Amino acid sequence: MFSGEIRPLFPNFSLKQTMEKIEKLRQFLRWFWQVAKRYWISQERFRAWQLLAAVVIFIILAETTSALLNRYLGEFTTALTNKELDKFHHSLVLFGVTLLVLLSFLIIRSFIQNKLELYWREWLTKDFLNRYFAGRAFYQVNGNKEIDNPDQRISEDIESFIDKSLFYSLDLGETILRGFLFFSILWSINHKLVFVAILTALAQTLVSFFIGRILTPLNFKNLQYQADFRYSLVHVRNNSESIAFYKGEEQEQGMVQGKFSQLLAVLHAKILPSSVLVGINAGLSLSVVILAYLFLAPQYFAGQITFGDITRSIPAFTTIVGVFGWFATSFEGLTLFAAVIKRLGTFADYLQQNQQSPSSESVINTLIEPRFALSHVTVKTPDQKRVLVEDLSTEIPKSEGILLMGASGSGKSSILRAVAGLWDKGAGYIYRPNTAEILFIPQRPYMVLGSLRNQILYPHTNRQMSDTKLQDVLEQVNLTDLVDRVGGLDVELNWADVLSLGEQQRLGFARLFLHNPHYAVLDESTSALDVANEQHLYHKLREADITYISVGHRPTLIPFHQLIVEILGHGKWRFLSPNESQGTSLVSS
Ligand SMILES: Nc1ncnc2c1ncn2[C@@H]1O[C@H](COP(=O)(O)OP(=O)(O)OP(=O)(O)O)[C@@H](O)[C@H]1O
Repeated sequence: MFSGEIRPLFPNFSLKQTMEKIEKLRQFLRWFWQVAKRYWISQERFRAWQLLAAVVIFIILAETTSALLNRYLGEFTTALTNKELDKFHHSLVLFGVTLLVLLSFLIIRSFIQNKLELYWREWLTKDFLNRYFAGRAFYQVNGNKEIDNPDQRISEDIESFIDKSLFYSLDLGETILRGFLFFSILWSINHKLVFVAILTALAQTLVSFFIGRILTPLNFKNLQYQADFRYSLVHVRNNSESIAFYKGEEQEQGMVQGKFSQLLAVLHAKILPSSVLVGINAGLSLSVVILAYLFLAPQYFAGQITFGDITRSIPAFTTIVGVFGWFATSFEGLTLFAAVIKRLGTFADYLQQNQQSPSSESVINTLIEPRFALSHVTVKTPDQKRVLVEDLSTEIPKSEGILLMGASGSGKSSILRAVAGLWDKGAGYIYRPNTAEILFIPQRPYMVLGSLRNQILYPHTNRQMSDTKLQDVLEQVNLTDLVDRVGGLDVELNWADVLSLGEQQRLGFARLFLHNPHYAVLDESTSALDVANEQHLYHKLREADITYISVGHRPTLIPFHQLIVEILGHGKWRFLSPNESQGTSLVSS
């Protein structure tokens, strides 16, 4: 069952709490402004403002036309009750023509507004994507518990943010304008009715406010649990084979159902307050019509107003109730909007912090030079709780290799993460070329979505290479028959599932030989291969004149490396001579 905090219906008012609420509101406005302003001051701002101005113009046109329609409505009902046929026909024709004009204004306004929404969404999504991929935020964000499901924030929350921003700002403006137009109509017929409309709307607002206190936190949870549920299903799809091997379906189904139950509990908890809110709003708007008749009837019977005035007053009265009750009727939608603003605002804050240079914390400095060297490097985990390697200094001779060995979990891959710039907590200097000149091959090479050609070309999938060249490089890594087997270079398959890990690792080396970089980082990238294949690939690597860092466990790798460092854990390490299989000279602290 949902165990989230539900606030008391009647809050205790205190200055401190009020200040906190004002601060919270300021924070929401700041988030909203931070996300919204980027498009409206961007290079596309001229088109954006022009379209917005057009929408506003058509709103004004539609609203004034609709007030005119109200006038003709009064006229023809009065003519009807007075049995004035000519007048009736005349005002009916005017009513019909005005209605057509109104409809065309509404269609044009909707068209322009939808276009504006799409342009804004296109721009903002690209903007978030740029910042998500810049500074490797997509990788760093995994360590941040507050930013759950960034994918949902980019794919859905942006759409919702734009839709609601336009809807609520324009809707509020439109409501105020309508209020002005209909206020004078109602005021001219019956003053008291204006006050009744305002009081009714205030009552509606109070009720909605108290129910909204329950709904707001539920709407926040709703968005998060919806995303968690979908992600749990994606996770099963991505790991389907491992789950099938472990016969983990029961466990996985339990996990997915657990996420769904969490979502359902929130949705159930929302039903009662939402229904009460809908009921109260509907009840009020229906009963106020009777109230309006009650107030108008004495004037009508005294002959002070016509029947047409009554017909005109009812929509004017309900409009005024709608105007003053705008917050009440929009309350639930606004709480959802607040949830979306918070999700996007915190995400934008995170992306901004990620782009800014690191603070005064001790970090590993990377200097771009055409060599691989470490100088007094200390590597810590991102949470800075553990020192994995301390004060490591070494330089890899050109066209040679260094091998990092050591027990599992000792910190070998973490040194590579520091070299790649993924981790920077620690101290010292790393000298390396630009990452564009280094090819990193992890233990499980990343298989992109797409054709076999794309797999081989990755990460430079736009490069033009002849089929013969691609086949040639596949032969170099002992994958000669792969193209024939899968049915061609342009076949698209789920490569992570259809190729064995050893084949994927050979494909990783095919990428390396194809792009022939000066530098390579190989993280247990031959661990799934037989010794003969491993030796073959390392021979080719040496022939290719590449300077490389390897991580591996097998002693058979030692002859291919000039330098061997054994990582001992807890910050300790030592150099091993390539002639000895197990260590001698202790060099580190
Ligand atoms: N994001 C992280 N935050 C904190 N600690 C982490 C993180 N990622 C890894 N670690 C820890 O850092 C330590 C070193 O991890 P690393 O991946 O470098 O080990 P390794 O020597 O390459 O192991 P293996 O041979 O098993 O691949 C491990 O104890 C691991 O649990």
